[in-house]
Amino acid sequence: MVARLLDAGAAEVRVLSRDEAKQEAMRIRLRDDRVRFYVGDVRDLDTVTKATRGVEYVFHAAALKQVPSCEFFPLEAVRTNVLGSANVVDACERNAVSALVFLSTDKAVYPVNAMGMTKALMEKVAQAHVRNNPGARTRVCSVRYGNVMCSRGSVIPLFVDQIRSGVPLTVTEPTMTRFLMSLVDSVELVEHAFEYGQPGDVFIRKAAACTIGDLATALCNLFEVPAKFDVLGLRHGEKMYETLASHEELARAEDFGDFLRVPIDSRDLNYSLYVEEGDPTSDHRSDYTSDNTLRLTVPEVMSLLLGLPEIRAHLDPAPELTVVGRR
Ligand SMILES: O=c1ccn([C@@H]2O[C@H](COP(=O)(O)OP(=O)(O)O[C@H]3O[C@H](CO)[C@@H](O)[C@H](O)[C@H]3O)[C@@H](O)[C@H]2O)c(=O)[nH]1
Repeated sequence: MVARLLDAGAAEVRVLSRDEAKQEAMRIRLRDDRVRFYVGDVRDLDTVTKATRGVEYVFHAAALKQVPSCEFFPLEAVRTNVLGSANVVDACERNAVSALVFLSTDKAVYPVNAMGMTKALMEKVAQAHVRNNPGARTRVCSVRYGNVMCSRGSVIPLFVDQIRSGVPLTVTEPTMTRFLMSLVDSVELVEHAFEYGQPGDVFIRKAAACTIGDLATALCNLFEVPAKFDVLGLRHGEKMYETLASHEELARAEDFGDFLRVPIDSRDLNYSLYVEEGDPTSDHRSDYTSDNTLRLTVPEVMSLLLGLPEIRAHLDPAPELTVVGRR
C-alpha cells in the first residue's frame, strides 16, 4: 500500500505502528523521505490523533489477526480491533481527515471466532459513526478480504518453510476452503473504496477459492516434492468455509463486476415508518462463500502461486508463468 501511494506521487505517507524494528526495516527498504514513521498503538487515542493531524486519507490495517491466538486472548482482540478502531475514527473526525478505510475480513460475516467477532464489531463502529453523525467530516467505509496469499504469519509461507525443511505439511483439514487473493487485488480494493466509497459502505472483492489440501498439493508440485501431510484437524475457532457476503447483504448489494458494494442500512430506529412499505430488501439468495464461489483446481492454484514474487524467489530457476500441473 505504501509503495503504491509513493508511486502515485503522494506528498507524504505516515506509518503508525508498534514495532520499531519493522519500521526500521521498512525505512531501509524504501529509502524515501516522504515516508514518516510514528511509533504508537491504536489503543492510545493520543498517538493516533497526533499521527493523523493534517492527513487527508487514512487506511486502518492495525489488528490482531490470527484466529487461534485471538481465541486465547479475546480481550486483547477487543482492545485493538474494536476499541482501537473506535480511536481511529475519533482521531480522524477530530482532524477532519476526508476518508478512512477499515480493513475487514470474511471472518466478520456470521463470525464464530473472536477475531471475526471483533472485526464484525469494527465494521459496526464504522457504520454507527456514519449513522450517528450526519455531518461527519470523515467518510468511513470498510473493505472485506479473503486470505491474502503469502501475508505474514499465514499458511503459504509456513508450507514453504516446511517443504524446504523436508518435513510433512501440517494440513488442518484438507477439504476446508478459503478465498484466495493476491496482495495487488487487496490494494486495488482499498483504492476502489477510497475512490467510490459512500459513508458506511462495505466493499468486497470477488475471489476464487481452493481447498487447503489442493493448496498444499499445488505447493508440493511446484517445489517438486512428494505431497506428504500431517493432518491436524481444525484449529480453535476455525470454520470449514468462509463467507464474504451474507444473503441479507447480497439482497441490497450493488455489483461492480469484480467488486460488490454493500451500502449501509440507512433506516432509522423508528421501524413503524417502514411497516406500510415493508422491507424491500428481504429477498432470499444464498450467501457468497468459499464453498460456492469458483473452485480452483490444483494446476490453477499452481499458476496463481507462480505469480507471487515470494514463491518465485524460492524456485530455482523460476519456471514460466503458465504451468501444466499434476493433480
Ligand atoms: O499449519 C497450518 C495452518 C493453517 N492451515 C489452514 O490454512 C488455511 C489458512 O490459514 P491461515 O493462513 O492461518 O489464515 P486464516 O486462519 O484463514 O486467516 C487469515 O485469513 C483471514 C481472511 O480469511 C484474515 O482475516 C486473517 O487475518 C488471516 O490470518 C486455514 O484453512 C487453516 O486451517 C493449515 O492447513 N495448516
